[in-house]
Amino acid sequence: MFNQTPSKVVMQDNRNGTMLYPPPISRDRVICEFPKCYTPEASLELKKDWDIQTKAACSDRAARQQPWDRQKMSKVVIVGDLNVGKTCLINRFCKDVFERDYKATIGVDFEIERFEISGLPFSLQIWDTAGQEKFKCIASAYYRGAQVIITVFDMADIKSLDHTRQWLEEAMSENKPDSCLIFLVGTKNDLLPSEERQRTENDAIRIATEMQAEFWAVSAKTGGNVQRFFFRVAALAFEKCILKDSQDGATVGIGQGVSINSDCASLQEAARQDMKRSCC
Ligand SMILES: Nc1nc2c(ncn2[C@@H]2O[C@H](COP(=O)(O)OP(=O)(O)OP(=O)(O)O)[C@@H](O)[C@H]2O)c(=O)[nH]1
Repeated sequence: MFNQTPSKVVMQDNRNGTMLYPPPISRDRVICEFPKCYTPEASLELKKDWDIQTKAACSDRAARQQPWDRQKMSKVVIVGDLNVGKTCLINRFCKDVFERDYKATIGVDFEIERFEISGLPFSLQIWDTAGQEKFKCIASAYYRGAQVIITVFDMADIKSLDHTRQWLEEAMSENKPDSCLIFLVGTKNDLLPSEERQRTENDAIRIATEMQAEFWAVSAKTGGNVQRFFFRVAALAFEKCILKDSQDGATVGIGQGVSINSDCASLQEAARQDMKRSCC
């Protein structure tokens, strides 16, 4: 249930309570150009470059030198039916592995992925929730405070696409309207012949438009579109943080500590406390 790779996150030294610094951000997590959408027919952003405010924040020297515990982080919650491939999607991106055998997620789990976006550090705290009905009440306790909601369906199981509306409704019931970026992701696209894939994508695009979500089709098995998808999530979440800071009246750098619920230290602490409570 509590499955973190220690090298990826900032750790606390238990002996004297001092904070240790995380290792440098890996080269394959550096995002320079604004990532493109999967299809303009169901996209949250059609623009091809960063906002002016983002560019200004990225060139701010002070923001680049923020201590790690004031760096920005967004909470991402992944929901969807059991067996659609949520865990595999996360594992393909975070660990570059693919597990053929199904192991149900019990409750929740999370990973932290660190990025460098146009010179600034930024992290995603990615929550994997259980699709099984019997674990739903545990998982739903973690929907609150999400900046991104990813609703996942299996491209080879059309019923799971129908259920995404319900999943989104439940996740949004714990969050303020319009507070989250929403993505609709079809997994296992390796399983479909191209004609059928196109039909399913058209259905998904229709539903994504209703949900005001951005649509992506991916395969955790082949890795197809997985990195591109998470880069897009990171870029849009990052821009949202920057815009929020400037709307809240902060100076144009990020990491001024105004968005308390999305800075690195407080999110990690909240996650640790939540996990502790659910284990007791
Ligand atoms: N062919 C193919 N199989 C996949 C893909 N992604 C996941 N699977 C398979 O689908 C099954 C379920 O994957 P999981 O990631 O465990 O599903 P989940 O949505 O996390 O399930 P819960 O934890 O019960 O909510 C596993 O047997 C995976 O091997 C994919 O992209 N292609």
